[in-house]
Parts: sequence; structure tokens; C-alpha cells
Amino acid sequence: MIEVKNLVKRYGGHTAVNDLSFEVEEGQIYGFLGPNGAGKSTTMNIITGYLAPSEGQVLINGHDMFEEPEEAKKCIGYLPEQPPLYMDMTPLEYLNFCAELKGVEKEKRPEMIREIMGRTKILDVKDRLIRNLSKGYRQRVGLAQALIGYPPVIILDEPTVGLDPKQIIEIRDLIKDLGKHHTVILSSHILSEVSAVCDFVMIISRGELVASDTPDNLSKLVLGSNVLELTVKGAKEKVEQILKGMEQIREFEIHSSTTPDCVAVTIKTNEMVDLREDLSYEFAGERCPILEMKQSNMSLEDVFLELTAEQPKAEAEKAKRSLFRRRKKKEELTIAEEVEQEAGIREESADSETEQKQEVEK
Ligand SMILES: Nc1ncnc2c1ncn2[C@@H]1O[C@H](COP(=O)(O)OP(=O)(O)OP(=O)(O)O)[C@@H](O)[C@H]1O
Repeated sequence: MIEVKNLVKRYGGHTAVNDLSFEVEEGQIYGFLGPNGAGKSTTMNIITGYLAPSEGQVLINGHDMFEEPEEAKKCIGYLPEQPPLYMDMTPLEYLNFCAELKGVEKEKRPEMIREIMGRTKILDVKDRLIRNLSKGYRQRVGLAQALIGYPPVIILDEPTVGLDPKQIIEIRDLIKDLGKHHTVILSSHILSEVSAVCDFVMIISRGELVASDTPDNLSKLVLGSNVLELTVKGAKEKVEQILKGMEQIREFEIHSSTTPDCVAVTIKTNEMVDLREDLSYEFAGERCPILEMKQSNMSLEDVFLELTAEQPKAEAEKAKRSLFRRRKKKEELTIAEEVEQEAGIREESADSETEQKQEVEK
């Protein structure tokens, strides 16, 4: 449905997108995930024909975006990060205007617009000026605009930025619903958003695709490893000797433990290997009892943090192969998300205040 081939975008000497290739199949919700500045908006703008690439090709349903733009653009509805709204129009006027621009037949417009306004829940504000709408409603109008003409592909650039938590949930539900009838690509730097909404995730870092798979598989496949955490009673040297004798262990680390006379051990094995029983027998045989054993699979957050960490490329490659949980960073990320949501609430309330003032002035 969408083929992106060897896309490169340079801004002067800066390469924002570097040899990016991927394919998007029909009927799925794809998440384009990456930290700020990773190149998401640039890629979205190229896929939708708003920006020309320095190199590479974009095919939409077989139509080259830059050789047959009209045919290719008909297949796409786009909600950019900054929705192109006309503040002096009402949603109804604006959607009529968009329908005209998109070449929707005149007699089909009223029903299509009413249906889309119903789906995006903006019927109750359809006759108010867009300038007087809150950010959440403006975003819905932007989404409604993308749906005009019922294009098979909907592309949404950071669709929940600046919304309050309740609106975020509503927009996410709406996106999930869109996924039943359209192929959806959404860009986001919020992990929870992508794992909550998307069937498939593409992680982009410094303009390059570093991983792509289902949210579940990403945790397993990128790493291809299981991690076991043990507390073992015994001397470090003895524990080391036992572990060195077990062939299926890929890597291990021994740390000091807060439990007296014990060491903490982190063991990595290949994904399909379950060493728990063997470990129990080995350590019991050597009279080093295992007091605690936990198996931990990597979460999508761990994968994301490792793959997009600011580090040289060789290090990033190494990180793909070898990862340990980074709980501290995970907590920082959660805090960052909370701060962002908080900012969203403030922005939303500022919008509502302006709206209220305008109502009073009227
Ligand atoms: N018009 C431009 N001129 C110069 N550099 C640009 C331009 N647009 C983007 N960039 C740079 O290209 C890189 C990728 O930017 P882009 O906006 O695509 O990233 P992003 O992943 O969408 O980030 P964000 O979530 O912050 O929007 C960044 O380093 C950015 O500073």
C-alpha cells in the first residue's frame, strides 16, 4: 500500500532522514515512534507530498508521490502536527471547503460531512468559529478534515500533543476506530500511546529506522534474550565458577547483594531457552541455594530507550544485541510523560479561559 524506498532528506549540511525504507500494509495501525528531532515530521511530510526528499521514492498504491502527486494524494488524509485550520470559519464551513478542495462531488458532501462530524464528535460545535474552539476540538476538526473523501490511508503527526488526559483517551479511541476502515500511520514520541493504539511499531532514531515489529515482538525479537535475576547464597568465586560451566548462558553479571552472605546475579539467555530448572539443580548440587529467582522480559520502553539513546552508532548496534532493564530511565520517561500531559492540561485550560473570556465579551 505504501512503499518508502531509500528516503534521504538533508537540510543544508544536516541529514534529518537517512536512507529510510519501509512498507505499510493495508488495514493496520502503524506507529512511527522516535524522540524529538528523530525525523518523524520530515518523513510524514515527505510521504504526504508536502516536502520533496533529497533522494528516494514514495509509492502510494503504486503511484509515485512526486511523479503522479494527484493520484497518490487522493489515497491519503493527513493531519499535520499543526493542523491547517482557518480560524474565521466554522467547522462546517471548513469541512465543506476541504471537500471542495479534495474534489468530493457536491451532492455527496452534506452526508459525508455529517457522518464524519458525528464520528469525530464535533456536531455540537459545528457552527462555532474555529478560533473559539478549545485545542481538543480543533484537533478533532483537523482529524475530520483528514477523513474527508474517505482516503484509504490516514496519516497523523503527533495527534495527541497538547491534549488533556481525557481528550487523549478519546482521540486514541477514535484512532483505533479509524483502524477498522483505514490504514493508519501515526507518529508519536509517547511510548504508551504507540503500544496502546498500534498493531505495528517502527522506531526511528537520528533519521534511521532502528527497529520495526509488533509492540510485543519488539521486546523479544530486538533483544532475542531473556533475563533472569537471582539472589544466591554463596561466595562470588563459587557462583562464577558454576555459571561459567553452564553453556546456555550468554552473559552474566555478579553484583553484591543486600542479603547477608549472598550475591545478586543477572543472567542472559537466548529467547527460547528456559534455564530455571537447570540453575536450581546446579546451584543446589554445589550447596549454593537460590533464595530468589525472577524472569524479566524487556518492555517496549526498555527497547525504545536503548535504541534511541544518544550514543555512537556502533554502541547503538551493540545495545540492540545486549540489553538490561533500565528501571531508572523508565521512571524518568514516565515522569516526562506526566509533565507533558500536565503541560497539555495547562494549554487546554488556557484555551478554555480564552474561550470563556470571548463568550463573556460577546
Ligand atoms: N526546515 C528545516 N530546516 C532545517 N532543519 C530542520 C528543518 N526541519 C527539521 N529540521 C531538523 O531535522 C531534524 C528532524 O526534524 P523533525 O521535525 O522531522 O523531527 P521529529 O522527529 O518530527 O521531531 P519533533 O517531534 O520534535 O517534531 C531535526 O534535527 C530538526 O531540527
